[in-house]
Amino acid sequence: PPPPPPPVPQNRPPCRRDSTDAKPQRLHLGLFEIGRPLGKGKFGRVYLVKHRQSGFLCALKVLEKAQIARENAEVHVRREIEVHGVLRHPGVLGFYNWFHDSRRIYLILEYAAGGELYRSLQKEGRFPERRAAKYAAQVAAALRYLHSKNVMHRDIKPENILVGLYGELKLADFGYSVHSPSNRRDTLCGTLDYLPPEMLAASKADYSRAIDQWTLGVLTYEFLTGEAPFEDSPLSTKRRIVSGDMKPLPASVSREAKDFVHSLLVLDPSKRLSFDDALEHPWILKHCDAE
Ligand SMILES: CCc1cccc(CC)c1NC(=O)n1cc2c(c1)/C(=N\C(=O)c1ccc(N3CCN(C)CC3)cc1)N=N2
Repeated sequence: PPPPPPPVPQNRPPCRRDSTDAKPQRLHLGLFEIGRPLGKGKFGRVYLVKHRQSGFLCALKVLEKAQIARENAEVHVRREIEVHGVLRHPGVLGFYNWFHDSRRIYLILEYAAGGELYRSLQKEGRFPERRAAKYAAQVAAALRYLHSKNVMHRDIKPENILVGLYGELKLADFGYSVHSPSNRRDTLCGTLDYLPPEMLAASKADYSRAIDQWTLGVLTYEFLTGEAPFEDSPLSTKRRIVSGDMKPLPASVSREAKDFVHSLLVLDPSKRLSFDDALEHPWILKHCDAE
């Protein structure tokens, strides 16, 4: 089971949509003191900001409307707001509110003080099994929550996972997410590494939920080795994925860890480990019980 969520800061985010203040105030940039830039993406940058009135720290994601239009990404941004906006879970980056002006869209998000997970993975190469197991449990719990809300993330990778103040993981960037059942055949973009075989195959059956189970397997493999299991030249990556021929895990990896990953990277989507079973797997219990 994932670690207990961190204590909720006394001063709850003031700009959250449903905060109990009497009259919901119009949100605008002047309400925030802009701090250091935290990162940048295709449509804009994210800044550490302080809500002047409450002193509450948030992350302000600033998206340029012109850039969104140039990339034809209105749907992507709309999904990020619609889907992310209804989620509330310790393993999902908080989405407090949003507003826009003539040139930009502003998303008021939870500040994840630990930064981007992929940078830690890059810096450390790979994670010790105890840490990999804790992370896998947190992602499994967050994905189980998403699926309980009929949401599939569909773009889980270290680049889209942030680290909170207490070292806990937070799924972020819901631009590719959908409420399932979805029109499955929409764009297959982004890296092939994380796509499960059924998304590359021509099958019509809709295993939308099992996609995130496969991705949890890829993610855990990457925590343990620092590489994606099917990483290769693009052509053979596709061939490797559809034949389920993943690169072997190093001998140093424990039998339980191998069993956990192999139970998720199963070609037949109906046979993949469910998130409930993943959270009860011996490898997870071994590392997550003893705090
Ligand atoms: C616009 C940027 C973007 C594009 C696409 C996808 C995503 C989600 C990952 C994002 N980021 C995003 O939405 N983000 C929402 C966020 C957010 C990013 C964030 N924190 C950080 O990015 C961050 C980075 C480095 C950091 N330090 C690095 C150095 N260390 C020594 C101390 C800690 C501490 C925090 N908090 N909420």
